[in-house]
This record gives sequence, C-alpha cells and structure tokens, in this order.
Amino acid sequence: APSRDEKKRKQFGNRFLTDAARVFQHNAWDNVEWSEEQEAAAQAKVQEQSMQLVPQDQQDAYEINANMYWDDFYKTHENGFFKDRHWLFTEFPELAPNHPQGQIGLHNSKETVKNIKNSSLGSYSDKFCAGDSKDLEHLDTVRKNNSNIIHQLQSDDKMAPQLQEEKDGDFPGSSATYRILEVGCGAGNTVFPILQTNNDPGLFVYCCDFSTTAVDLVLAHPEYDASRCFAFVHDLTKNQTPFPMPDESLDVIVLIFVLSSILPEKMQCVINRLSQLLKPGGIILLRDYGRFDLAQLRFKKGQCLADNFYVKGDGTRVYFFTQDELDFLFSTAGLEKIQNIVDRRLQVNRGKQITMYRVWIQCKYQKPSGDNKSVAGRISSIIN
Ligand SMILES: C[S@@+](CC[C@H](N)C(=O)[O-])C[C@H]1O[C@@H](n2cnc3c(N)ncnc32)[C@H](O)[C@@H]1O
Repeated sequence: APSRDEKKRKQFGNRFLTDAARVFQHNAWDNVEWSEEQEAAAQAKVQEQSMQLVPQDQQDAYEINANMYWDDFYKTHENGFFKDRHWLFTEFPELAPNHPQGQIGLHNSKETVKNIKNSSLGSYSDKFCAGDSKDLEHLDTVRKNNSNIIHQLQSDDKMAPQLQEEKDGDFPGSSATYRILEVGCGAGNTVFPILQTNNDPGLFVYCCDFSTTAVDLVLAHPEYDASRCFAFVHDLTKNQTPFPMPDESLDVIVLIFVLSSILPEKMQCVINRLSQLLKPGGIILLRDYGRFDLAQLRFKKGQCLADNFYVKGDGTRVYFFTQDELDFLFSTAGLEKIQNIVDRRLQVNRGKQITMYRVWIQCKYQKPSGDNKSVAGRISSIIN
C-alpha cells in the first residue's frame, strides 16, 4: 500500500505500469514496484562492487582536489549537463510561491510546465567564451568583488555583538523579504529558472559552488542580475568559511544532486551549518540519488570508495542515499520532516527495448518555528 507520503504526493507523474506486457508502450512509468529478486540482485551487485575499494592515498587525493575535478567537468560540459528541470516548480513550489508557475504543483498545468521548459537556459557560449580574455577579466573582477564582500563580512564577524547587529543589516540581499540559497549551484540550471519564474520584488537568490569555473558560468550568464542574485565560490566542507548572509536569514536552501558529491563523513557538518542559516520556519529542499539507482548499479569494480560511494571516470564522486540516512542527517541537525519520498521511475528506451530503473529521493525539512511559520513553511504545509 502506498505510504502516507506517497499518497500526499500529487506532483509526481501518475503513469503506472499495471501490465508488464505494456512496458514498451511509454517512455517512463512512475512509482514502479521492485520485486524481491530485483532488490536482491541490486544488493549483490553493490556488494560485489565494494569488494575492491580504491586505495586510501588515491581517495585522499580525490578529496583534496575535489573542486578541481568539478572545474574540469564544467570546462568540458559548460551548462550542457543537469538541464532537465521541468520538475523544479512542480516539486518545489516553495521556489516561486507567488507565481502561477509556482502553483503547478497544485494545478498540474501542462501548459505552464511547457513554458518553463521552453524558457530554460540558452547557450552560455553566446556570452561566455573561455578564449575571450575581456570576459575572463570581467569575471575575475566580479568574483573578487564578491569574495571581498564575504571577507569584509568575515572580519565584521569578529566585532563586538552590538556592531554585529548593525552588520546584519548590511549584506548582499539584506533588504530582501524572501531569500533562497542554492548550494552546489553548478552552472546555474536552477538559479536562472528561479529568477525567471519568481517575480516577487522581495526575492533575493544566493548561489555558491566550490568550482570557480561553475561560478564563473553563473556570473557570465546574460540573466545574472547583481540586484537580485549573489554568486560566490564556497566549499561546503570548509566549515569555518563564512557565508555572505547572517545566520537565521534564509527562507529556503536548495540542494539538488549536491550532498551526494560530498564525502559521507562530512555530510552531517554540512547540513548542521546550513540549518543555522535558515530562519525559524525556513526549509531545506533536496533532490538526490537513491540507493540502487541505475547509475549506482552501473559502476564497475575498482570505482568504489566506500559503501555506496563511488568515483566516476572524471574524478567526481557520488553517493546513493536511503530515505532513512537523509532523515537521520536532517533530524540530527534539528530539522523536522515535511516530506521524504522515493521516486522510483522506470525509464524505457523503446527503440533499443531497454528498461532503466531510476531511484531518486526528495526531501523537505523545516527548522522548527513554534507558531511563527515563515512563508516557505506555510506554502509547504499547504502543498505537502
Ligand atoms: C551533480 S552537480 C549538481 C549541480 C547543480 N546542483 C545542478 O543540479 O545542476 C554537483 C555540484 O556540487 C558541487 N559541489 C560538490 N562538492 C561541493 C562542496 N564541497 N562545496 C560546494 N560545492 C560542491 C559541484 O561543483 C557541482 O557543481
């Protein structure tokens, strides 16, 4: 029987495979059941992968140079990856609560989904060309400016508490009424749709990544508007590095396929620190890889770093979560569950007659607020 969370979930698709003989009649099926044999085969495959772990010295090098591997990734792909965001506002209406498109989750309007798809980002290369030294100089200046602002705030942090309060009123986005931070923003494939879709004049969007190349792609995007957005380089695992906004100032934090690329031992500290940045009633939205996703089962021997944690051929790493693991991370950080669901989808390549079992997890966790719910919290209570 579907769980309470599953029943409450209206946004995800509703094409169910009831007759196995019809599998190749559509491109994808939602909420597919896994048989016991399939689950056991996946478990066996994962056990086999973990028989041979990457040696520790190599593992250390992957950790130390992690941002460089992602730099290389973005030099190769620019924004050509992770682009399919048609689910963004249906799953996370909190990102654009006042906009009709933010209500797709409630009305499921196909037309609006199509509009979002069509308005998805154009090519960065029109604007950003790695060979154009003028553009690079400009980026360098903006990036340095943004980092100076953060360092200025960092020295302010050492001020007496009464001065600290003054500083709290003067940071990028300080006059905004609805603040969203996307961590591990990559090339901006979530940030720009938010800026396009959410026209609330009180909106301010922060985004950060530890890949300088990724942040440069965001800064160089034609729609980057410093009056509505602040992009900065930040390594989430460096807990002492300051953020440009004070604690308890954010309404929403977005983590899309990011936590999975962080060393599992460091994940709890990352979530703890992020939860400090949330206003009471603010929420963290996460979508990430689930245990036994096709991408996990495709890893070969020699790519496993630790249980359910792997390194890809390009040196970037990925973890595959269970719902309980994510619940533990968020609850330990003092957050309360609003949603924690698994999205099991069967994708079908009808031409090649191939079936692909995808597993993603989606979570919404809220900072307790007493009666004083934030806008994001109120929206979440209505829709989830
Ligand atoms: C799979 S990509 C997802 C990018 C983006 N969220 C998206 O969905 O398009 C993972 C991102 O996390 C970033 N990342 C990984 N570890 C990080 C860290 N320790 N601090 C900040 N960003 C990190 C990577 O640079 C990369 O951009």
